[in-house]
Amino acid sequence: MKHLHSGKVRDLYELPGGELLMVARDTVSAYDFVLDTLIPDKGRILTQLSLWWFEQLADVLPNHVITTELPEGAPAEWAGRAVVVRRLDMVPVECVARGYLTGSGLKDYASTGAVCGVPLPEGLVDGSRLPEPIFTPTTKAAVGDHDEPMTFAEVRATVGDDVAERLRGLTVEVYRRGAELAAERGIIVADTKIELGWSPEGGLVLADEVLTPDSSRFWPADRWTPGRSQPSFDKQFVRDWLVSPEAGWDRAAGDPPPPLPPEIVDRTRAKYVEAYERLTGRAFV
Ligand SMILES: Nc1ncnc(-c2cnn(Cc3cccc(F)c3)c2)c1Cl
Repeated sequence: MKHLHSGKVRDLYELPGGELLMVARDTVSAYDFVLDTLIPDKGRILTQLSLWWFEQLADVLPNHVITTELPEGAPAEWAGRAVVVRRLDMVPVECVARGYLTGSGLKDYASTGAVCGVPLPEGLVDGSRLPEPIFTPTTKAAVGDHDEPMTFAEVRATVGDDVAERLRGLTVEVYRRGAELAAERGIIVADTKIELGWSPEGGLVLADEVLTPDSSRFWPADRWTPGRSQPSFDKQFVRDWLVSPEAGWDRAAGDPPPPLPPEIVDRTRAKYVEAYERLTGRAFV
């Protein structure tokens, strides 16, 4: 199969029949670095979680999944973390919805009082819950570049008024469904990024991965404290260890992060298993 693209934690291949193969790796990224240390089963856990969300969202919109059967010629070690998907004509907008204010959205708000041109109430702080989830699209920046926020007018100019409305509606609906279900299970989904593409029949189809801790910010609900940066459900052990004296990492020098100790790897794997089992109600095997 032909290698098309490598992301921080995923790879994309083209199959002889024209379909694509998305492969999730066991890598984790922190502080904008892809760490050398693998988290065993992370790729499988997040792939299975995304497949479960595709099922939950089937009444909202169709998705690009064809099969999880490994195609001819794929290494056996990819089993469970590789998905054959329909090739779509991808919408050139990163479709992001936010229910909470943090990260680049908070920066946008701090300097403009709005996020992607959407005005917000005064006095919001890091981690504040928004009155309603908002659509905060960005450009699809080239590799190594940062996505830029887009106003709704810019989305309209890019894809037309009707499609812009549909992107907003679908993105916020996917977010609401995910955030609602996760909140019942003690996980805050602060924001999420989805990718949409056009099917040959001309409908919008949910692509990529959906509502995973890699495409969304997952926070433990019982630790939510607006006014400071919230702990990540899955990445906090990694982040804290990397900046601890024990790691001896000179981050300011731009050095690559050191390898993670086994205990941090194990605790991080356990958080991915926990997120999967709490959300899906299924045991991870
Ligand atoms: N169904 C589709 N049709 C056309 N294009 C895509 C597509 C292109 N790029 N990406 C992002 C990505 C997904 C995985 C691994 C990566 F390295 C990058 C997704 C998809 Cl999912």
